Amino acid sequence: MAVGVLALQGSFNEHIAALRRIGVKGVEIRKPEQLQNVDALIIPGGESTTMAKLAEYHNLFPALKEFVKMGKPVWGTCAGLIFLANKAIGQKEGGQELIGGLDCTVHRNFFGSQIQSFEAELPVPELAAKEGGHESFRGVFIRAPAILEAGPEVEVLADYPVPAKKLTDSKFAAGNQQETTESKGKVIVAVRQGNLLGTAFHPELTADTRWHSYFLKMMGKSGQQNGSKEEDLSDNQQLRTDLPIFQ
Ligand SMILES: NC(=O)CC[C@H](N)C(=O)O
Repeated sequence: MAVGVLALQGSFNEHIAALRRIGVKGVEIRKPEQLQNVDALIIPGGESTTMAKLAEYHNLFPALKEFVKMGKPVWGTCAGLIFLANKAIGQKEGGQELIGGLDCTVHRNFFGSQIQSFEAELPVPELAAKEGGHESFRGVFIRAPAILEAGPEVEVLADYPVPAKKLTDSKFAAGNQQETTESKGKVIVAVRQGNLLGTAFHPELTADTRWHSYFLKMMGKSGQQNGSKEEDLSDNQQLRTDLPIFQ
């Protein structure tokens, strides 16, 4: 079993390292034909506009869209979540191409710019139930997007409280003034829709591999392959938001 990691830009190395810690091989994907050799795909965080330009340059969009249509498991983190959304707002002029498939509207920079990046403890009951351990998860939000609306097929795994005004302004920008559950002052930050998983934060920048294990279970396999053990991490590997890729 091999998990592809889109390796055009952003935190692909960190995803590959997290997969390695649970004994799974991560394969760098840069060309359309490489998708044929993997059973699932992770689209990392980074900068979605740049990633879209590179994906277009390498003619990856048709193969990526096909991969999603075939029902193979795909997980988008942060910029990857934007890529997977059917609709994104707050894009640069002219917009950017998306893979789509995830029935939701994502605000590209909902939480603001780089200096508004933050960490928060998020309750994720589904993760606790499936992966055990703590009820909550440390979410690392870097210039993070948020999901403003999600379709009926979408299961919300985590949300985050925000001031109602911020939400109203964003929805107005999206051309949508309808009353929805989010208008009570919450945005969605983790979702699942069938074989698609989306997180607005970066599990690959923490030592916690539960999201990676959760994703692997979506492939019908356990994260522990060949009896391999999770590696210990030294303190300075626990969290790496200092990476130049996010600047
Ligand atoms: N850390 C991230 O992946 C940030 C994503 C960024 N908001 C974008 O538009 O691409």
